[in-house]
Amino acid sequence: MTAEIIDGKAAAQRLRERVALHAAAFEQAAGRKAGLAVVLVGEDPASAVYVRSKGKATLAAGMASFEHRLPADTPQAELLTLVDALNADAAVDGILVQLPLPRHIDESAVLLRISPDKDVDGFHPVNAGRLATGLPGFVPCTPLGCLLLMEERLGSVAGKDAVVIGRSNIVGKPMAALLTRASATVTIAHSRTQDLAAHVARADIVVAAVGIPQFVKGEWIKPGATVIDVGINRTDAGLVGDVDFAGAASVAGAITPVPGGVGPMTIACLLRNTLVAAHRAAGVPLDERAI
Ligand SMILES: Nc1nc2c(c(=O)[nH]1)N[C@@H](CN(C=O)c1ccc(C(=O)N[C@@H](CCC(=O)O)C(=O)O)cc1)CN2
Repeated sequence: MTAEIIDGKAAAQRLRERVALHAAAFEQAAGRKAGLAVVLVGEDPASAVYVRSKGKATLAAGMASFEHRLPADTPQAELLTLVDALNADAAVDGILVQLPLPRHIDESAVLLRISPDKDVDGFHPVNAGRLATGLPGFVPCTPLGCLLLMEERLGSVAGKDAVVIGRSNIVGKPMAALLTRASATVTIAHSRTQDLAAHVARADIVVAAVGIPQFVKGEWIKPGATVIDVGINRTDAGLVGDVDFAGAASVAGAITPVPGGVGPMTIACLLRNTLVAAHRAAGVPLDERAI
């Protein structure tokens, strides 16, 4: 079997177009644009690229972009003061502080300071709790993007056996919560899971978010499974995912490539979350399932 290659770039483009349509309607209804503030501390080159892409994508979707670039030695208190100002700014619907932060800054103190209702990254514990308990909130962009890709291919994940490899707060845990909410049967695996191959072999859906290049072997995959590779590992051989792509693609029903799979969905879902935040803040109704 040769797997269908899931085109994350194309799916992200379609989502961005839907967001743009709704953003225009929001502007009409609310008399202002939806707004996203992105904060970058330091000069990490990859982070600078992501922040630039977020700004461009926000403007292209017809929303307002507020970019804040602070030097690497910015004191934590100064960053918290900026977050407070953005929390209080009515033109800002969504706030994102680009990670990773410089080592002298306590990441969780910063994420906790963002108002949960503007937390379009979905990293605040209040939003993690809302997701876990089925309340409306914000879902982290990468796992949301993964679920949208799965649903495009499978229609629904209900009743499917899913294995999520990785238990980070940003991907693994919210991914498992989202799949559970969507009625999949979910196993969370990690570095200490015994006989990971046996778990993967039973899975209709495999999400690899472990951060180890080509960790998931092709021979583990169940024939016809949907394989979602969240890994972005820079190696001497170039950019590779957490899955042995060639091996898995010869067995799976569908697989996301790296690059061009999950990654592009992250920024598209950020735009979607910002649009949702704007509607909630302005009290403009929105069918959130339609975007
Ligand atoms: N506050 C946040 N910080 C970070 C997040 C996040 O969601 N919120 N995620 C990552 C970085 N990131 C967005 O910020 C991001 C990473 C990768 C991609 C992407 O499209 N990747 C491409 C490959 C790009 C390359 O060649 O390097 C792909 O997979 O096709 C988009 C966004 C950490 N920080």
